[in-house]
Amino acid sequence: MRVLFIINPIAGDIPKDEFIRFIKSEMIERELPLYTLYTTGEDDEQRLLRKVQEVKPHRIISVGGDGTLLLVCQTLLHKAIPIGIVPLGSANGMAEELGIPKNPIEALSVALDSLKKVPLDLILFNSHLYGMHIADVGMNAKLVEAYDKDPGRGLMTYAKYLLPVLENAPLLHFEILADGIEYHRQGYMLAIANAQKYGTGVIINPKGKFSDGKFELCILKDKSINTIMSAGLTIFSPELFRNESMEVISCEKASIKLKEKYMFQIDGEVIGEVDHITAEPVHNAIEVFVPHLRS
Ligand SMILES: Nc1ncnc2c1ncn2[C@@H]1O[C@H](COP(=O)(O)OP(=O)(O)OP(=O)(O)O)[C@@H](O)[C@H]1O
Repeated sequence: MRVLFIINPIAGDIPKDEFIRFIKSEMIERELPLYTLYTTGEDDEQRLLRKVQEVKPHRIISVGGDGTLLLVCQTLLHKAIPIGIVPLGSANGMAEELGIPKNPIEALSVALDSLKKVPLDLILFNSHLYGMHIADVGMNAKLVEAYDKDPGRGLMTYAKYLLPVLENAPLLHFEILADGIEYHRQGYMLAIANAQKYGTGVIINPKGKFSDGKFELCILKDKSINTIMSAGLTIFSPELFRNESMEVISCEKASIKLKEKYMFQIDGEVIGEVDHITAEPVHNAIEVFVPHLRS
């Protein structure tokens, strides 16, 4: 079996040398050749495509956060190469969603040895951008942008921006066309969710399933601190979804127009300001390995 590891050396601000030595020893133990590609943040999709053509792997293992996994997923779209996940980023929402162990050694064992695969939809935004987990326009995207620009990482950096972003968040007007039905809504944020939880484990969207050919529009209608916490805008909240201020619309296709441009993020990557978003699922786009015992 040929296994290609895609390793993001900076993900999560976590030193990876020791873990890479562990990967090498596991591959030697299994008498398998080791193929690796380290991401650089530049031209990674093309580099990955070339590496896949060269190695022709039977499985690919993403070692990093949601951004690294999304890079792997969109590059492998319809290529029938299943993906394993070692969650070593600062946000690991999809791994959390799929029940992948948080411990990287246990996750590696699932990625290398599991035979159980599940299909995963991706979402195509504005006809050219892929997402796999949760994208949003509004407050959370603004928070992601502020966090992204800060050289600091982790909880304190995140917390630094929470209250200012909250205070200044404008009420946005959304004109939504979802499966042919029009909705006019106002809110502080609109999330487009292929799944239930943010990487924090906080449930934003209890209806979410990641391979049903559908996605959910989740409109946050107030910005009190309780609501924000249960919406997942803080990584220190253990709160679960119990939120009357969130409207959820499940659909297969959507177009969202905003009166003014506002910040948009997909799976933790800042896209920039937009005033129009279209979204459609790419059904069963890829397959990922999950633990055997997962129901
Ligand atoms: N060698 C590298 N140097 C700098 N940036 C990189 C490198 N490799 C990948 N990247 C960037 O890392 C990001 C993806 O990181 P990922 O989401 O996997 O981990 P993360 O710890 O959750 O990231 P972040 O904390 O920045 O959101 C992408 O923006 C990508 O361009």
